[in-house]
Amino acid sequence: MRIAYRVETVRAAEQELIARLPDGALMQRAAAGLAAATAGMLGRVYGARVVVLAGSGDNGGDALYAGARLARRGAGVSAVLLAPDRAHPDGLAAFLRAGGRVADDPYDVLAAADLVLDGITGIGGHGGLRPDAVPVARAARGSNALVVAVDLPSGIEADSGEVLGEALHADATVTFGAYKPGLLVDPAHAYTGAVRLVDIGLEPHLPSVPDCEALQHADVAQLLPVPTGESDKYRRGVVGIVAGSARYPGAAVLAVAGALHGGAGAVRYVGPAADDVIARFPETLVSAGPPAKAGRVQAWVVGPGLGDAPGVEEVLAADVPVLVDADGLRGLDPAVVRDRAAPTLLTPHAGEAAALLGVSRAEVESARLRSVRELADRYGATVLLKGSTTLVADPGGRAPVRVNPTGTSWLATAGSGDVLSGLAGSLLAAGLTARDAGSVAAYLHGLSARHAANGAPLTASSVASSLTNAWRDVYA
Ligand SMILES: NC(=O)C1=CN([C@@H]2O[C@H](COP(=O)(O)OP(=O)(O)OC[C@H]3O[C@@H](n4cnc5c(N)ncnc54)[C@H](O)[C@@H]3O)[C@@H](O)[C@H]2O)[C@@H](O)CC1
Ligand SMILES: [K+]
Repeated sequence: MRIAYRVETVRAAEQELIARLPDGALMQRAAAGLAAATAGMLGRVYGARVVVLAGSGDNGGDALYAGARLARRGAGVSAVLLAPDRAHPDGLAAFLRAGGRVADDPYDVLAAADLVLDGITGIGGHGGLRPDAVPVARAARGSNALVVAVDLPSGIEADSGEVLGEALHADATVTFGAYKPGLLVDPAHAYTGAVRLVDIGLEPHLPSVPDCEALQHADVAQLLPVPTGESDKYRRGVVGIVAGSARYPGAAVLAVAGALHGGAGAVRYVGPAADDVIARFPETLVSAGPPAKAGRVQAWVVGPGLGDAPGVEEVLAADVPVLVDADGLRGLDPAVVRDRAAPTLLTPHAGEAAALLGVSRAEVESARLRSVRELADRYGATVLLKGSTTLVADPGGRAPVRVNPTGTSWLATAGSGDVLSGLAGSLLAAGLTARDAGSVAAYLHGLSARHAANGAPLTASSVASSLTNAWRDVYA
C-alpha cells in the first residue's frame, strides 16, 4: 500500500522527530537522500551542471544542502535565489562553502543546465507559484535539463491535489518522510513525474490511518475473491445487471462483460437487451421482467445505458449492495440512498459528479478529492469518482480515500465505464465492501487497459477481455 498524509500530520510528526535529534539533523537526512537520488539520475556527477532554484523556506534549504553535496562531488552547481535576502541562511552558507555559486543571470545557467533542483516551495507553498517565480520556472521547464522537484513540484497544493495557479512540471519528485495526497491525486499528480520516497525516520511518528492510500499488486491480490473447494456458483455470489435500452444495447453487453470477469459465480441480466447479451455471452442468466422478479442476487448494478427507463428506485429498494452508474445517477435523491441499510456504491465521472453536486465539471476536475468526499457525505454512500486518478471515498471521512494508480488516458473511451460498473458489481456480489470493490475494480480495470492498449487505442470490449490477464498479473 502506498499511503499519503496531509501536511498538518507530516509537520506534527516532524516536530516529534526533530525534538529527539540534534539541530538540523532532519534536514541533513532529507538533503542526503535528495543528493543521492539526484546523483543516480545524473549518472556522472563530476562535471555535471546543476541549478538549484531556492525559495525562502526550508524547501530551499533542502535544495541548497543537496546542491552543496553535489558540488563537493565535482558538479558545477549554481543557485537561483528567488528571495536573495531570505534564502535559508545555513543552507546557503554550506552551499557557498562547498563551492556552489549564486547565479548572476538565472536564464544563462538554466539554458546550460543538465539538472534543475526545484526548491522554490514545498509543503509550505500555497496558491501556485508567485509571479516572480513563474518566468524562472518556465525557463527551467523550457531547458533541456531534467527537473527534479524537492519534496513536491512547486506550486501544487500538497493536501488537495489542486493546482491553483502555475506549477513547475517535474520529471521526477523526491519526497521526504511520507507521500502527500497531492503527489497521488490529479491534477497535481500530473506534475510529479516518477515519485521517490526518501526515508527520514518519520514513519514511527505518523498515525496508523493515512489520509489517502493507493493499492499495489499485493493488496489487490489479497482482496480478490478466490473460490474454495466448497464454492458453487451461488456461494461465489450472483450479480444482477440492470442496464441497456433499445437505444444503448451495447452498454448492457459491456457491463455484463465486466461482471463476468469480476469473480461472481453468475451474472443475471435484466432489461431489453437480453438478446444482444445472450448472443455475446451465452453464460448470462437473462430475464425480461422487473428486477424484483429476476431471482436472488447478492448485488445489483443499475444504470449503464439505461436512458430514461425507470427501475433505479426499485433496485435501490433491494436489501443487497447496489452500484449506481451513468443514467442511474441522473437526479438521484440523496435521501433515498441515505435510507438504505445495505451498502451503495455510486460511480460517477466528473460530469455526473458535477451534476449531482450542482457545480461545474471543471470544478470537480480541479478539486477531485474534495468533490469525492463531499458526494460521499451527501449521499451517505461510497463514491468512486472516475477519471485520470480515480478516487474512492467512504462517507464521513472514516477511511482513507483510495487513489487508483493504474489508470491510463487510453481508458477515456466509450463504454469503458460500463465494463467498470459490471466488474465492481461482481466484486460486491462476491462479498467485498463497497470501498474494496470499487478500488479493486478500478485497479484491475486500469491494468487491463494497459494490457489492451499497449501503446495504441483500445476498445472497451478489449478492456473487458484483458481482465483475465490483469488478474494473472496481480497474482504474479
Ligand atoms: N520541517 C522539517 O524539519 C523538514 C522540512 N523539510 C522541508 O521543508 C519544507 C517545508 O518548509 P517550509 O515550511 O519552510 O515551507 P516551504 O519552503 O515549502 O515554503 C515556505 C516559503 O515559501 C513562501 N511561499 C509560499 N507560497 C509561495 C508561492 N506560491 N510562491 C513562492 N513562495 C511561496 C513562503 O513565504 C515561505 O517563505 C518541506 O517541503 C521540506 O522540503 C525537510 O527538510 C524535512 C525536514
Ligand atoms: K519544490
